[in-house]
Amino acid sequence: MIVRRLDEIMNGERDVRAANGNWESRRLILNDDAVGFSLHDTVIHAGGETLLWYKHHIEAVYCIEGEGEVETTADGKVYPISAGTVYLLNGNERHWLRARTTMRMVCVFNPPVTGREDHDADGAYRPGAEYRS
Ligand SMILES: CC(=O)NCC[C@H](N)C(=O)O
Repeated sequence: MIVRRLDEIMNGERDVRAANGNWESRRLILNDDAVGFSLHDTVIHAGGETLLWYKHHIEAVYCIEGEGEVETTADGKVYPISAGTVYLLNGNERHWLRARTTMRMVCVFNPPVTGREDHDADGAYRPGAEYRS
């Protein structure tokens, strides 16, 4: 069994701040834990708007604090987000994420993120080298 605490992760290697300043991702479980997913406690800063397109990952995002919206670019649909909302990008949807207030999100990635990934110009993370047992 692995046990970690958020307060041990903060400000260390597993605490990743986006180059654009829009979010901070505290990576609780990563690829090298070899369980097939990664688990992040992510803070999206108020007022931020980010274009994301996880071409190589499925992401589930569960909001536990704050308010904002997600817009899928293919159809322009806008979905409000508040504490208790989960959205699942099960179709690699390109989307805008907007934070009206600071939002705290629990994010799960499959395949797992490997370390300190930040988004590329398209809003994706690189495919990575998933641990295989
Ligand atoms: C919700 C979302 O995708 N935010 C960007 C950061 C990402 N969730 C991460 O934790 O790496």
